Amino acid sequence: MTTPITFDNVTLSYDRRPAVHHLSGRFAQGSKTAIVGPNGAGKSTLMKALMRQRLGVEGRIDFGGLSPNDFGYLPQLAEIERGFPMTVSDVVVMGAWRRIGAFRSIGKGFAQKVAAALEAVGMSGFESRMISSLSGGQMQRTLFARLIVQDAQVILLDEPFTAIDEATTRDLLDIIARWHGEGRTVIAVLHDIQQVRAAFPETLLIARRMIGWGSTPQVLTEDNLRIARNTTTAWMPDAGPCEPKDATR
Ligand SMILES: Nc1ncnc2c1ncn2[C@@H]1O[C@H](COP(=O)(O)OP(=O)(O)OP(=O)(O)O)[C@@H](O)[C@H]1O
Repeated sequence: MTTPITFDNVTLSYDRRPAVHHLSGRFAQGSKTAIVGPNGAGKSTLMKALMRQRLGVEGRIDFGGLSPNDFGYLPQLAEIERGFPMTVSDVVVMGAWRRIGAFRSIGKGFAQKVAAALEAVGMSGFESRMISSLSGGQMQRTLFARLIVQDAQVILLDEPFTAIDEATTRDLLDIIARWHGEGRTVIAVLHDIQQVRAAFPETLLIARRMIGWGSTPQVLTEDNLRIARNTTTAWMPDAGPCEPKDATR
């Protein structure tokens, strides 16, 4: 069974001010898509829509029968509160709370799963470390371990490699490749165009509206990238609500 996530003329707004206009297209099941665009293009907003967070949504998003529990989400590192008194293990275990329930005990099999996830991201031995003492790269590895434990069908990554060094990026790209190989759908907001060309077969290029969505070589052309740059810089941040007559590209 294939269950794409389909956008049909979707406009996403904050307080009726559109951040993404009239988006139509689909994420095929098992696809590996980069979302690319300049600052303020609407990339994180799109991730929030996929996470069904509170936003104005016009048009239709068809999740193809997937429930919110089928989605795993890695927010931008800067958005994560690191001051909580939590250990690396606590963070990884949280990946499964939806399935095990908040107060049920954690069995031996699950403890093995956590250990295996930490090993996969190179964080064995860090189980008892407080997250406040981790480097940015170690924190990101820990959050990837949480996603491994979460075992979601769709994995959303918002700028997973910002402020992450090359070696860690390589390791985490390997984990993303593994998820893709397992048939999961991976959607990642990325800024490094070379990295997208090397590792992501599909790209959605947005600049408040869709500039291109499809195979990466066809979408990431110099022309499209120039259009994307010019579109967002020309955008009026205090523009009013979007009218239906604007409903084409
Ligand atoms: N909570 C919010 N309330 C109001 N406007 C918002 C909110 N979050 C984002 N916006 C606006 O929506 C637009 C798109 O923002 P978004 O964060 O989706 O862009 P982005 O492509 O992820 O940018 P960046 O690359 O800088 O992270 C911007 O104009 C931003 O100011």
